Amino acid sequence: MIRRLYSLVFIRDILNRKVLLGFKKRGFGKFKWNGLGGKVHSDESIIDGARREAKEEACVELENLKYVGYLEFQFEYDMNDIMATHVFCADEYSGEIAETEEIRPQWFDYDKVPFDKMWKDDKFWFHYILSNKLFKGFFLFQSDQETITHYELNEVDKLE
Ligand SMILES: Nc1ncnc2c1[nH]c(=O)n2[C@H]1C[C@H](O)[C@@H](COP(=O)(O)OP(=O)(O)OP(=O)(O)O)O1
Repeated sequence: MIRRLYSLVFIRDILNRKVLLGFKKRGFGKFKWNGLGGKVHSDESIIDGARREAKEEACVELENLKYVGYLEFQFEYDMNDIMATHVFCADEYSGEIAETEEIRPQWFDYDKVPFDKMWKDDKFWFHYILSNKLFKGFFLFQSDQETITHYELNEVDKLE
């Protein structure tokens, strides 16, 4: 089994109850809203990969990233491959959020998150992002990348 490392970052505006999502303009997950993030490079830590992706995709610098979740995604077209995705939140940033070639960023009210235009698993665990709880999950998708065949999801006390 190959576990490929990914980061996924949600920037929150706690005061105004908004979360930053990015509309993916190309590549895997094209035309979906998601957090910022992507593949962790072999020469960087997971948290450094998360910071790099946030800068590349939305031009923001993140300092205090909180590790909040661990998600595994598997697709029936390749059962030997697992996307091991480390989920972070950030409540402060510097720089000016800007659209890039890959991502169009936009703030969403906590109660207007566009789940119908996101990965199908997101609606299961997104409440943890908004409530400061830690979570772990596994989602098996059919080859269409839209249908969830099986999932496991738990709130946890700590993440290793
Ligand atoms: N099912 C699901 N729910 C929520 N988030 C995700 C998924 N599947 C996913 O892949 N993701 C997340 C995990 C990552 O943050 C991205 C995918 O990363 P990707 O765009 O492939 O990686 P990059 O390194 O940015 O890609 P390129 O620059 O090489 O195109 O989505």
